[in-house]
Amino acid sequence: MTLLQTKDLTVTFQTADGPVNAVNGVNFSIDKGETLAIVGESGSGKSQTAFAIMGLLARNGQATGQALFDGQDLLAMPQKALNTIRANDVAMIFQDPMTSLNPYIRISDQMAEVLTLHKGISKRAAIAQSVRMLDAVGIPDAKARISSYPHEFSGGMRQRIMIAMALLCEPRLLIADEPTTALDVTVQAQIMRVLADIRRDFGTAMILITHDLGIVADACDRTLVLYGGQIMEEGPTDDVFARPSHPYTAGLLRAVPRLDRDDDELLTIAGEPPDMSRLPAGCPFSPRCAAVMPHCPTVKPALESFDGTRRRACHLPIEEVA
Ligand SMILES: Nc1ncnc2c1ncn2[C@@H]1O[C@H](COP(=O)(O)OP(=O)(O)OP(=O)(O)O)[C@@H](O)[C@H]1O
Repeated sequence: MTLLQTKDLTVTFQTADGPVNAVNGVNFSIDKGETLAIVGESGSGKSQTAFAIMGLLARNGQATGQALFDGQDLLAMPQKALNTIRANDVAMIFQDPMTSLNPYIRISDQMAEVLTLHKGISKRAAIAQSVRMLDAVGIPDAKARISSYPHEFSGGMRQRIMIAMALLCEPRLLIADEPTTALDVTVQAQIMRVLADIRRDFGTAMILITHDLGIVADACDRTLVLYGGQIMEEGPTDDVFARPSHPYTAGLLRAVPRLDRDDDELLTIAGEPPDMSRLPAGCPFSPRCAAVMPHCPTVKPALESFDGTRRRACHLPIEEVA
């Protein structure tokens, strides 16, 4: 059932100030048709984890470890084989649709090219399939509007088009990197609904990368919390949200706005995200942790399994304090 599995995934960037350790030994897996959220503050290594899997790291970046897709290591694959998998099996969408859409080319031509190139079908069939996909993501009057240029659509509509384009070749895994961050709240909810529909209708597995825990609760089966490029906690979303085990997860959850609580109670986590070129030898969260113990900065907590379905890396998990 496992579709993707990372083994000891690390990403290091060489910079003039020395190496930046963006991702540090990350192990996770996602099953066919499953939805996994990767959450954490800005700079925690979420995007670089995805870029490493997709072979999209910047030139000064190097990934080690393994990313097994259907058992094949994407990190060790010749470029041509990786291109084939990226064209057919794994797709990625980004925060800003304009990074994927060419402003000078009509949507019809951009979408059709994906299919004529990768599936070898005629342009007429490719356009018909593209219209169907635009329909599926809720573009009104898709048949007429497919001949428009990207700028003729609103931000939310462009994001829908990008999702449609990513799904054209019916990938088995869709990686969505902050897909709603640039949109207002109502449009965010619409895009999340589109992603849920896609999953229901096509059975696509999904990795949702976000700093916004508010959109994760209903959308994802499991949640993985990253900090300093390391997994702090992972488990079924309902369990992680109802009973966070790691103090960092609890802090992230306290910072999510909720209707049933006073805004005064909205607490951000004190302190700054870590400098990824100077991470402590022990727990990366220890400099900001209210429950820090003397050995936390120097001794790295193991990522332990508990409750059968959960994992966490903490010397003093919340449930052991209570
Ligand atoms: N080309 C690069 N050279 C050096 N450091 C880099 C490079 N690209 C990313 N980084 C660093 O890698 C770390 C992880 O970045 P990443 O983009 O994965 O964070 P993120 O959790 O996705 O945050 P955000 O939500 O802000 O994108 C950051 O400290 C970032 O500065």
